[in-house]
Amino acid sequence: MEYTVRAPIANFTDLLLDAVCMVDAGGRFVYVSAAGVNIFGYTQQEMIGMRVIDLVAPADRERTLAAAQDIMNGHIHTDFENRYVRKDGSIVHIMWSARWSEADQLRVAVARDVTALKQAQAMQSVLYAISEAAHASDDLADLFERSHAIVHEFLPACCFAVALCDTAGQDIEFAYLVDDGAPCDTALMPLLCETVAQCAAPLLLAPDAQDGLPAPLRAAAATLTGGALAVPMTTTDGVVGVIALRNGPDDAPYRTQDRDLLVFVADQLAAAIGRKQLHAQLRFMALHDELTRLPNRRLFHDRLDTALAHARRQQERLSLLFIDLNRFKQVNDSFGHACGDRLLQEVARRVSGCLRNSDTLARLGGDEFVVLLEDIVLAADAGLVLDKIHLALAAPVDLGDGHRLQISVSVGVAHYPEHGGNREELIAHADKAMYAAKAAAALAVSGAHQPA
Ligand SMILES: Nc1nc2c(ncn2[C@@H]2O[C@H](COP(=O)(O)OP(=O)(O)OP(=O)(O)O)[C@@H](O)[C@H]2O)c(=O)[nH]1
Repeated sequence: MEYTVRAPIANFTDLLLDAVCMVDAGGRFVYVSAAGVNIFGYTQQEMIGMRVIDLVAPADRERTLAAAQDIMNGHIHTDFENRYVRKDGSIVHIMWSARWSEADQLRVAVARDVTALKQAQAMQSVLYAISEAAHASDDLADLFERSHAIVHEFLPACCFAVALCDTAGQDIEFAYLVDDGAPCDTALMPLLCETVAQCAAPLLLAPDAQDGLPAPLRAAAATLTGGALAVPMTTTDGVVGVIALRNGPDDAPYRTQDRDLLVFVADQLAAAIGRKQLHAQLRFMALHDELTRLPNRRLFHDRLDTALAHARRQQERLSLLFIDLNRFKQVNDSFGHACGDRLLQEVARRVSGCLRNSDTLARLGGDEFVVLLEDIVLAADAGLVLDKIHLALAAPVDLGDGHRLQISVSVGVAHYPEHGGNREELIAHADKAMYAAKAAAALAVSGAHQPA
């Protein structure tokens, strides 16, 4: 059977932005209006006689054949969607409105290109999924992994990396890195992230667009077979990290929309990192002394309870050293509060230097410090630590403003299990011993002032 379309109708249909298609009972195009050239990428002449199904994306073929049959059975479809492979290999999303013309023995259909709409919807769902993940995830490692999976749906990447900057914003370290791509210079991703962290702006690299890059990055980027895209993660404290992607030579090049998407992802991750840092900061402040940054009374009690439980289970020993500065009030009164603060910081620094990592030095308040010694074999071992502390504090302290001061401390010692089986008993014993030592020291000083 021969079909002819009269010129006035063709003129009219060629003005439509949607493509009008006519397909015979055997599934071959017999007519395609001018818009079909843009939509399918073939000329009108090329399409005539082609089997429609051959242009349909393989994954959509089965349901397309079923829909075609349904139309030929007399049902009208007005919102059927499927994907076609254009002549250049790209995918086009099409929404169809179609019916069967019994008189003409033709499927008459109008094809609308909804690719841009589909991409916008996909982008929207990526944005939604990322913001949901950023708010739901408690753990940054988990958030980075989920972000990778979400972004991967939309942006092809053989390499996905999240680098975090140190607090000074100088060094970067990869907190998440998955690289399944073709080998390239191993320095590329670190250099890319460093550059983006320093300039605090997104960077899009393509094999033929590397002008203006710093020389080391340009050299590393010369090994790039596809594209690379990196954007900074910024909080109110500045750049806290960088997200970087790299794709292969067969992937579509990264576009500005891809960069905008990654900027949104980076903002969400930066907010999550900021929240995490604030949480860690608040937790640190709740458990540490602001002046010396040592554990405070609350954290000390917690550590002592844990250490006692362990010592009881393992039948081990532990010791407490209560340290109180002598006549500290006079330092404040004579040299000012700022000098007093510096003295407390210096005492904290010197005593810390006498201890092992497993020991705890805490500031209980004012001029009172306490040392918790774990892994003590003999009570005499605590005496050795105490000697080191006395020695460390014996050198005069430079308080600035030309003030140098010789200080002394009074120390009370309590051993587990001899002096108590629980926290309260041990603290009470060490406290009492410290006051006894202070009283003895005061007596010695006043004795020294007695005439011989
Ligand atoms: N500079 C400074 N002073 C503090 C701080 N906290 C407490 N103080 C002061 O530390 C002093 C402690 O006074 P006391 O408990 O009488 O101690 P002391 O003068 O060493 O007396 P003795 O222990 O009997 O020798 C008080 O003057 C407090 O105001 C602080 O964070 N910085």
